Amino acid sequence: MRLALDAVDLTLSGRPVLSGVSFALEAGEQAALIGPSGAGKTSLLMLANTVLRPGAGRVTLGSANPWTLPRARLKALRADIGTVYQHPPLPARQRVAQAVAAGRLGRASPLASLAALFGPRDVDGVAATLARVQLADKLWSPCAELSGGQLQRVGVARALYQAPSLLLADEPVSALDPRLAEATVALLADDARARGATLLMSLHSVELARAHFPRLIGVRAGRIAFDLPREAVDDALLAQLYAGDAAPAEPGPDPAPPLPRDLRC
Ligand SMILES: Nc1ncnc2c1ncn2[C@@H]1O[C@H](COP(=O)(O)OP(=O)(O)OP(=O)(O)O)[C@@H](O)[C@H]1O
Repeated sequence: MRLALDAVDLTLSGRPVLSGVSFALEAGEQAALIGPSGAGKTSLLMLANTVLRPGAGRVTLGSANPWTLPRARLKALRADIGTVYQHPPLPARQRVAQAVAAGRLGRASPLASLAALFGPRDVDGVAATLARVQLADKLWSPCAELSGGQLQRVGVARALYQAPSLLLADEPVSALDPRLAEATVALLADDARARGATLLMSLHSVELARAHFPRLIGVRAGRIAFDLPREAVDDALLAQLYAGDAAPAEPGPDPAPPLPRDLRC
């Protein structure tokens, strides 16, 4: 799915968060978003998945402006967009199998959604997806019994199981050790490539971004600082991007507030 932002502004709680943001990813393209903490990366991803609506400018998904679509078409569009959240909004008592199976609920009929409350029908498919993130043994565990890194991988498995045409990932490996972080970013990039899906991922690790993405989009203070092939992103550009901030951190545990209730599964 093509994703384009044209001259997008976003204001939250009366505060300008993004200004004049423009870029496009063609269907099947992959790019990493990098930039200092608070630059606007999460906000930009939430515009792309239609959780947030721009104050000015236009977001285009495929060939549609999501905000002018009738409700049924907007629902179908959203079902084809996957988001991996930094802190997956998973109810503590929900079992991992259900959390992963919920990735496809957006496409399910109301009856099938209701039936899913009693457990996933496609247990084999869910188990196979969990094996891809090395969590096969957690199939029936309640989410409350998982570590932060394991929860992050459940969020990844859910997006893999959904198999969307546009995959957005917001620091999806921030709680993983370096070996798992590397493997998980590679898994998401390989999966998207194999399916011809578009992938936009925010990362604090410039090293991971450079290793896995052909294109890097730098965000600073709510604006696009650069949008370049990885070979063109040199140390001087990175120093400017992160100037005045701590050096870009490598993945590590990072507790943060949960998402609003209406984003929970
Ligand atoms: N609901 C909100 N109301 C007001 N300001 C907000 C709100 N949500 C985010 N912001 C502000 O918007 C700016 C961008 O936040 P955002 O989470 O998009 O940044 P980020 O680049 O993803 O940061 P990080 O790397 O730390 O996750 C920050 O200054 C933040 O304080």
